Amino acid sequence: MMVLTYGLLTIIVALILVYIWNLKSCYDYFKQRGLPGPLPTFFFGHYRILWSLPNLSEQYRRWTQQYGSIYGLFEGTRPMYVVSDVEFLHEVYINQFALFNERSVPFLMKTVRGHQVHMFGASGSTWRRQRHVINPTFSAAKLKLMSSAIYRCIQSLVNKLEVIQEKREQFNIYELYRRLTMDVICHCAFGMDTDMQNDIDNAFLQKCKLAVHDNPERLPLTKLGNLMPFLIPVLLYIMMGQMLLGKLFRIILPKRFSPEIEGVPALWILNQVETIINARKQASDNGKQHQIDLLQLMLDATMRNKAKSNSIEHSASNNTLLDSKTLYREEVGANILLFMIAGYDSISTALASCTYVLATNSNVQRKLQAEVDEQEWNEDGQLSYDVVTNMNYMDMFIREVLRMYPIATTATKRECNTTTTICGHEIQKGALIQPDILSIHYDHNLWGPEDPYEFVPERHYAKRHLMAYMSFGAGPRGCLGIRFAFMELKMALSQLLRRYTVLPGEDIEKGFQHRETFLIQPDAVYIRLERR
Ligand code: HEM
Repeated sequence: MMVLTYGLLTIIVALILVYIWNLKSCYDYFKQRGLPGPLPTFFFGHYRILWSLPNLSEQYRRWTQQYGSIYGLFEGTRPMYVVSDVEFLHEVYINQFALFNERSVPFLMKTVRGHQVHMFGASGSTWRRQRHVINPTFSAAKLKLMSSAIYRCIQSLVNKLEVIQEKREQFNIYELYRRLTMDVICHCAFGMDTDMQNDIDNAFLQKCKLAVHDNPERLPLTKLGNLMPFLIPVLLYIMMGQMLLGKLFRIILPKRFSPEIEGVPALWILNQVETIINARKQASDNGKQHQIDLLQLMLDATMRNKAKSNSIEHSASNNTLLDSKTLYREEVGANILLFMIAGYDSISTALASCTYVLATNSNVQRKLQAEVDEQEWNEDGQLSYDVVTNMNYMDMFIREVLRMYPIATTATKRECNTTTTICGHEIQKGALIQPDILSIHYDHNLWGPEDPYEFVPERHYAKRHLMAYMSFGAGPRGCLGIRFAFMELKMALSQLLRRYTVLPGEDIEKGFQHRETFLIQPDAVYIRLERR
């Protein structure tokens, strides 16, 4: 018995020693390559500091000032290159895209996402197929068809502003922008006739607000899975157990006792989308045509290509289907959820930053108003899609706002799928590349001769390095919604500037403090409006 106990103890101690030795040797990765970086702590690497920061991107920028344009961090044991060298990034995002075509998602998510994957999280042939099928959904012709729905939503914002402006007090316009962008995405994604400006308790708005704050990277189970990948099978069971328990409680407890067990907001949205898809299918079986929206365009792609099964499992096990131009039912739902979150949070944040700049930069505002005034407005007070897309100064204005206040910097992280060499650096399979976008966007060599800390839209006239501007990512995996975003931003800003001059509120600087969860967002944008 004693022998057995000692034997067991020896094995456990040996395993722990191997684990510790393995951890220590992981941390030599950058040292062996002669790359600098802050010292990692045992077990956590740099996770502890990365998790505790209110604004991660700002810290990357500070470290770049200290360690240079390529330095190393560890996400747990995974090496991560933080890079502001644009030649290096050009190799990663363009020349060697095939080796870096995956976005980095946490280990745990990689294991559980199988059934309902959207384009943002998809990898390999699944991503290629989805991107190929969904790309035409965002073509100029399709966006043109959606522009009148967007205009209706903006009109509702304008009506609200009319009332607020009368009070002549400062107000936080960011909150109204959130309602606008939710209205727009509900109209454009699945033709819902919402009015979020007046229906502020709308369930979609509330759930989306919660969903965007659920950063999966910050979930305790994800963190543990990242730190100890060998625990993932166990963590997976725990996660499934949690979800089952949640479901059980929702069934057995009356709603008033269990409002907080409503479930994960993203799952709630997915269920709603599923109901809408079923209704659409029924309508189309009965020969009814539906209006053009993102959901219908994706469903059409699904139908057109005759998906052979309702299940994604089927596609995963059937390689011949993976190459076809098909979207599967679960993928349609997952992508609609993605568009809702992307369309809601990123565009409202961009509008908020634009408005901050308008309020604090009267020269730029005057130039924009002049451009807005000289356009050909139709008698309904609308600008056509073509007119909107050709507003050059507005275009440069938005680009400059997003250069100075980029929103989704960590979304651009890439994972290396095959060991390779970039600009003389050997990058091992599994290593991560995180561009330091703030350092790039404020680099005098890339953005001069004007001071990059000054707001100068005209600097976008000049041709810059392809990697100098990364607000929408770069390369074949860059943002799919960029045209949609520009259309909505320009339509909303022209309506605002046609009627009003934006003035700063007393608390404008206090409110414009940035925090980063998944996106970098200000707390508030306090302004006043003066009728023109
Ligand atoms: C101002 C608004 C927006 C900003 C700043 C923004 C920014 C970004 C960024 C930085 C990425 C990562 C790109 C990369 O890794 O290279 C991304 C990806 C993506 N965005 Fe956007 N986005 C915006 C609006 C939208 C909208 C409105 C939609 C759709 C309705 C959208 C859909 C997507 C999708 C589907 C991807 C993943 C593309 C892929 O993996 O192939 N985005 N976005």
